[in-house]
Amino acid sequence: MITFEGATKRHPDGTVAVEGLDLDVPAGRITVLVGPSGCGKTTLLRMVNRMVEPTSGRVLLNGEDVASLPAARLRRGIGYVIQQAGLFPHRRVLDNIATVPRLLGRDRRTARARAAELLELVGLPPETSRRYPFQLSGGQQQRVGVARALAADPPVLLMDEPFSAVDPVVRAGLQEELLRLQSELNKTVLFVTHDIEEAVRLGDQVVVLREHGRIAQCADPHTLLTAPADDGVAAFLGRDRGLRGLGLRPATAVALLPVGTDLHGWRLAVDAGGRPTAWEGNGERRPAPVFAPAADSLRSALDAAVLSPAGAAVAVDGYGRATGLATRAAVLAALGPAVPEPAAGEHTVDGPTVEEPAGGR
Ligand SMILES: Nc1ncnc2c1ncn2[C@@H]1O[C@H](COP(=O)(O)OP(=O)(O)OP(=O)(O)O)[C@@H](O)[C@H]1O
Repeated sequence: MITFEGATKRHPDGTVAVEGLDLDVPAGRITVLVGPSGCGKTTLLRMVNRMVEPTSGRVLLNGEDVASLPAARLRRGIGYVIQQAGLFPHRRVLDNIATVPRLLGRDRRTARARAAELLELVGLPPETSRRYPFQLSGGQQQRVGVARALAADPPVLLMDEPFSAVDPVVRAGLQEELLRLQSELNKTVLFVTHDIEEAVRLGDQVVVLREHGRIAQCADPHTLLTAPADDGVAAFLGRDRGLRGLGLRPATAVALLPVGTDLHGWRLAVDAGGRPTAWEGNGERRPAPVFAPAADSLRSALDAAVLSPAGAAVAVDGYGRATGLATRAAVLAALGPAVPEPAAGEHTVDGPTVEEPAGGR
């Protein structure tokens, strides 16, 4: 666990980068710092590994003030990933990753063997190990950067806009990879981004910052999207908050109809293995959009139901076999109790109701 207690950084020129920040970063989870340029995100991150020393306040790592720990020892327990990966240009990929284990005193063979394992862990083919960084794509370089940060098996990982220099498709892949790695490794991750989409995708806890490192809101992504603290946070979150929030909710609770159900003249055709092939009916054959209740979100289920000619998404298991049909109504029902419709006669057509002043007449 990392704790910021009244952390403040004033630069000699009088600039206040961060003022009096109190924050708990829970162990084994991903905490994302997000906010506009210059709000103090990088400063906060670097306070943890003492690349920046607070002018007042302190940062605790598992209850110990980081200022009391020798910087070199502290940094051995903290992986650090930055934008553009920050690899050594003149060293091959494998040696880039093996650098820290070598510094920790491992012999060359052990360090390289560990580096090869890490290369595989971050999803890079073995042949990349002998290349130099300039021979890799931006996304591959970022993967090497993550592998290098993991090389000493540090309990804490600091990530400063690690994926911002790559295109959106590669970026989505890297985000996916980080979530997969985290589900295996359970590191304490402090991740900086200025991209709110990335923040809600990756964070267990999202900290929205304003200038001088002031916290506008600290919450889990679902709470952030559905209950922003104020208009400023809502504006920062942008449009379609409700729909994006559905992307964070699992589709496990959607009630399913049997696969053979006839829906407005449409029936699902499946192959010999039980996998859906098409919707058939009304003299037509149309694609059958699917979702996996165990892995996908309510947003994916709703999307598949909206695209289906039968008005229902096909639920599939891990082998792609159809397990049931989710109508649009069933997906909406899984959102929870609806706000009651106004009863007949309660509709107002000429503007909002004006309440009687209290205590009047
Ligand atoms: N050495 C320095 N001297 C004076 N001011 C500094 C120094 N380093 C950073 N700052 C200022 O401190 C503030 C916070 O900087 P920081 O890099 O932490 O912001 P950030 O939120 O990470 O920004 P970005 O998203 O643009 O990277 C900024 O106003 C910056 O100009």
